[in-house]
Amino acid sequence: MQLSGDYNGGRARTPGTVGELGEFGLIRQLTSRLTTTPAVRIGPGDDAAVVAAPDRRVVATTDILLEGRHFRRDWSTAYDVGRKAAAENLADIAAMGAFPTALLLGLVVPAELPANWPMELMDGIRDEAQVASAAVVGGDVVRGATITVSITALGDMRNREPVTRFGARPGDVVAFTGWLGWSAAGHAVLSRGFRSPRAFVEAHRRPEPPYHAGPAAAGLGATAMTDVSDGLVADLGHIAEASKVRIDLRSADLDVPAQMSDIGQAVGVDPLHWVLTGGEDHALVATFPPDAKLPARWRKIGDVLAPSAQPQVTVDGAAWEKAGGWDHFGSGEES
Ligand SMILES: Nc1ncnc2c1ncn2[C@@H]1O[C@H](COP(=O)(O)OP(=O)(O)OP(=O)(O)O)[C@@H](O)[C@H]1O
Ligand SMILES: Cc1ncc(C[n+]2csc(CCOP(=O)(O)O)c2C)c(N)n1
Ligand SMILES: [Mg+2]
Ligand SMILES: [Mg+2]
Ligand SMILES: [Mg+2]
Repeated sequence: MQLSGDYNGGRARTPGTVGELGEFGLIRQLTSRLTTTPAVRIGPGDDAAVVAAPDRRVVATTDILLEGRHFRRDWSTAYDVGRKAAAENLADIAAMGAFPTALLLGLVVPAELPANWPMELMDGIRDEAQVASAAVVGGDVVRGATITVSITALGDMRNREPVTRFGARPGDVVAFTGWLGWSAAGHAVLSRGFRSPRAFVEAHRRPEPPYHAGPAAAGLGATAMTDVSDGLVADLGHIAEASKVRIDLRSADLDVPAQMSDIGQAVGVDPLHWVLTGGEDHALVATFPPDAKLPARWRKIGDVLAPSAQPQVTVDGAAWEKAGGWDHFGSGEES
């Protein structure tokens, strides 16, 4: 896990409020912070951006972050929110086996918001985009009551075939790379008013999806893939449903780090619950043919089976009784 420390973008704080900057002052300030890549032929400032698409197929995805629902300003800095908003979108591009190229930022902010907040947000988005070799190419700003960060990501297949949710076959193995349950453990810590252990809190604030593993898995024959945004059981449920298969996970293959067990004990939660149902780490989980050599840093965690009367995702052969992950309209603590 990376250490974030306090963010210092190396630039003077932008004084005043968003309202004082005005729409076009805000846009000018935001876009002045951006960097570009060779794929960006026309960046922000025109009616639309123009981005190279060598493959001639554009990969496109969008995800929204809402204050209070996805982040809290007393838990995360604007820079953290920017990193996370970019990460969750870039992870969806990687989960198709594609290479991210560009991001667009839709931003809703109240007029009273200190102008520095959207500046640090933009720095976070820009820096996370750079991790994945992408750039911010445009966006929109609107005044509104609740801070809303809506990102659209574009990507390029570079001649690979997309890895969908519907290609898993009985006999395939299930494997993942990245982090599972760390963000959920960090969220549990923050919810109880603590700020440590730092590694888990940082994982919640700034997930580190394994972007490069997506195209690598595609190149090595992955049959289905997704990023874990809602929870492993829930997201594998989408693969099982789309592929018309059953997936059985082996809990003994799901590492629960000792420190996560300690937090679980302290807050009265079985840490395996975080690993199986915690979202927001954006690990990549994929299915591979039985004879495939798993790429480096992927770990086998289960098997693809023929459909049966059993639930579509089981753990050690049995249903996981609790919710498999986050549901925006579900009930209980996952709502
Ligand atoms: N409002 C919508 N209009 C059209 N398609 C939608 C809408 N919401 C979701 N979808 C589509 O439904 C599919 C599943 O969406 P979902 O948001 O669950 O996926 P995800 O982004 O991978 O997960 P998460 O939002 O947890 O990161 C995606 O293909 C998405 O584009
Ligand atoms: C303040 C606060 N409360 C709760 C959570 C937990 N949370 C919110 S959305 C989500 C799943 C992914 O959402 P989506 O499907 O929209 O990508 C999770 C696990 C949080 N991050 N911040
Ligand atoms: Mg989504
Ligand atoms: Mg997503
Ligand atoms: Mg996804």
